[in-house]
Amino acid sequence: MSRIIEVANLRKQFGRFTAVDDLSFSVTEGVCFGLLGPNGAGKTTTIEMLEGLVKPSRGEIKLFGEPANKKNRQRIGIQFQNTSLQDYLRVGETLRLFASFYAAPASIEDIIELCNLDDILGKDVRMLSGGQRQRLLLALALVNDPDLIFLDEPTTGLDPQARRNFWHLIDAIKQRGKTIVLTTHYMEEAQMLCDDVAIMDTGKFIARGKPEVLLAEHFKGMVIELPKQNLNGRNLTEPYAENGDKVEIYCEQVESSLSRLMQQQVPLTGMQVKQANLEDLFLKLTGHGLRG
Ligand SMILES: Nc1ncnc2c1ncn2[C@@H]1O[C@H](COP(=O)(O)OP(=O)(O)OP(=O)(O)O)[C@@H](O)[C@H]1O
Repeated sequence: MSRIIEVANLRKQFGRFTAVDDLSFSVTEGVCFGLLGPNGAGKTTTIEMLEGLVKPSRGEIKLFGEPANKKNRQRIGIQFQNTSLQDYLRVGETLRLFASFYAAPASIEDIIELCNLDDILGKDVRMLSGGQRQRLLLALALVNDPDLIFLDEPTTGLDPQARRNFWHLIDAIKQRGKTIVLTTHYMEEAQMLCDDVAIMDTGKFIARGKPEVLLAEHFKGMVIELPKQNLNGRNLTEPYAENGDKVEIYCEQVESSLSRLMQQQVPLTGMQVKQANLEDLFLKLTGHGLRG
C-alpha cells in the first residue's frame, strides 16, 4: 500500500508558542487515521497544515508521494469544524453549487444516497438539525470525489444517536477504499472507526499505532474504576491514576486486586470493572484526563 501522507519534522509556532512540535509520520492508503487528543493538543493545526490552510513554520509534507502542492491538494476533501453555508439555499441546491466549482465532480446522486440526504434535499440549510448539517458537510467534502478526506471533529455536538449514524456513513466511505484523516476528542469514536491512531498532547504524539495493539501494549488486564472519595486518603498498593472525581486502578488480575483493596478496607460502592479503552490510555500516559 502506498503512503498517501508523509510528514517530516512538522512544526507550527504561533509567536513563541509551539502548537505542533516536530511531528514525523505517514498515513497509508485506505486507512482511517485518527488524530486524538484534548482541546488545544494541536490536532486542527496539524490537519490545517496538511490541507494547505496553515503554513508550517518548519518541516515537509508530501501528499500522494509528492511535495504538497495545488495539484495534489485537488485530490483532497475537507469537512471543516465550522463551514458557513449560503442562507436561503436548500440542501440539493447547496450540493449542486459546490459541485459546480469542480471540473469533474462526483455523481451527486451517489453522494445523496451515500450521505442519506434524500429526505432533506428540499430543506433550507438554516433549518437542519445538527446531524443533518454534518451529513451535508460530509457530502460537500465528497463532492470533488477526493481520494483523501479530512474530517475535523465531525461529530462534536451531536447526540449519541446522530453520532452513531454518522459513524455508519464514515464506515461506508472507508469501504470505498478512501483514505480518511479524522480528528476527535471522543476516544470511543476513534476506537470504532480508526485503523491507526496518534494520540496528541501539547503538540506532540504521545502514542501511535493500531488501537488494539496500543491497548494490549499498555494494559495487561482490566481497569477498576472507583469514586475517588472511596480512597479517603489511603495510598493504594496498586498502580492507579486520578481522573476527576474517579480513580482508575490498573490490575493484571481483578480478583487479587479486589482482595487487596478489601484488605485496605477501601469501600467498593460505585465500582466498575472495565476493559481499558483509549481514554484510559491517555490518562495512563499523561496522568490527566482528556476533559481536564
Ligand atoms: N492562529 C492562532 N494563533 C495563536 N494560537 C493559536 C492559533 N491557532 C491555534 N492556536 C493555539 O494552538 C494550540 C493548538 O490548537 P488546535 O486548534 O490545533 O488544537 P486542537 O487539538 O485542534 O483543539 P480543539 O479540539 O479544541 O480543536 C492551542 O493552544 C491554540 O490556542
